[in-house]
Amino acid sequence: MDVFETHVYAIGMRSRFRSITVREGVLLRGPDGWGEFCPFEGYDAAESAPWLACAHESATAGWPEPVRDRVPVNCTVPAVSPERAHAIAAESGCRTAKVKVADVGSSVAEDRERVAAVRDALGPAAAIRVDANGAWDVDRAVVAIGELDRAAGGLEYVEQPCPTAEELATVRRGVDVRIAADESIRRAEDPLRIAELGAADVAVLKVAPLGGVRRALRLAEACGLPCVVSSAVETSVGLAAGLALAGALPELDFACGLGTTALLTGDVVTDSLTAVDGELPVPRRPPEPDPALLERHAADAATRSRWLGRMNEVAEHRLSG
Ligand SMILES: O=C(O)CCC(=O)c1ccccc1C(=O)O
Ligand SMILES: [Mg+2]
Repeated sequence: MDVFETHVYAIGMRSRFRSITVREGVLLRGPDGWGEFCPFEGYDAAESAPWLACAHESATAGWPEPVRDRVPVNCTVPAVSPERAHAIAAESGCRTAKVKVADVGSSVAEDRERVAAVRDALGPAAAIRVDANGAWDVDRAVVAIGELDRAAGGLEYVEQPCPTAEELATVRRGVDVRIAADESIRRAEDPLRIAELGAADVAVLKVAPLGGVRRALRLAEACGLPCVVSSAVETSVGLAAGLALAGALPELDFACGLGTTALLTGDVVTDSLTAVDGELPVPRRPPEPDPALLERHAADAATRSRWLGRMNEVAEHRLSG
């Protein structure tokens, strides 16, 4: 395996996002630029292998030609109070918001207040989508989606209301709101099943768990659904790969979930890929980290060795697999 220069980072989140308060990962420098390896906690070597393939594509092969040079993005609203949600949406400059709902220990009533606050912040013309990260069963999903759709004054779509593709298909037949699949693509043995089952109206594509820009483009074509590219809350290095995918998709009907540097307290590049007026540029190459920022966000020795161990395990898994 190629030996790359590696930097392990640890960057705080502005609000707890799902269970995460600090985002960590590895930045690696290859002959063609930089890549980022940052599989979520709990992803084993097999599930992390596509993340490394994505980082390698970025660092050694570059990306296909884009068909657009800007991408509209949503602001991402974590499971925060209505006041915080209002401020995040109002300050984002975005015309689409994605609101996290069904968080552990929170009620549908709190979710209703959060989406209503976001509607108030963005006005009637904005698009509001919610993401339940598979937290509901079918019956609770049908009820919650109806309530949130009313509280929001109309939802653009609901992302992953239930865990399985079969449940998504059932919910989809029982509600008037579009269903988007995220975990059912990102963590599935067969990501095309959602299309075969009629389980979703929209496919959410995260470039790292799908193994890079080229593989994600092939999946988009095979599944035949409208796609939304969303981030894994990477630094601007990893985010650039998501933007390359969004830039290369033949069609892009919805805003993408790539406005996530706003969730982090820092970045490793000086010209951070942070949305302006709800849009991000499509970079031709991964951006170069700034040495002083790499230093500022460098993880401690224990975190560094844990991540390099994780990356080696994936590399060995790929060689033996
Ligand atoms: O789509 C977005 O707006 C941001 C990305 C996002 O929500 C996300 C980020 C990290 C892990 C999971 C998810 C998710 O979509 O569930
Ligand atoms: Mg999601």
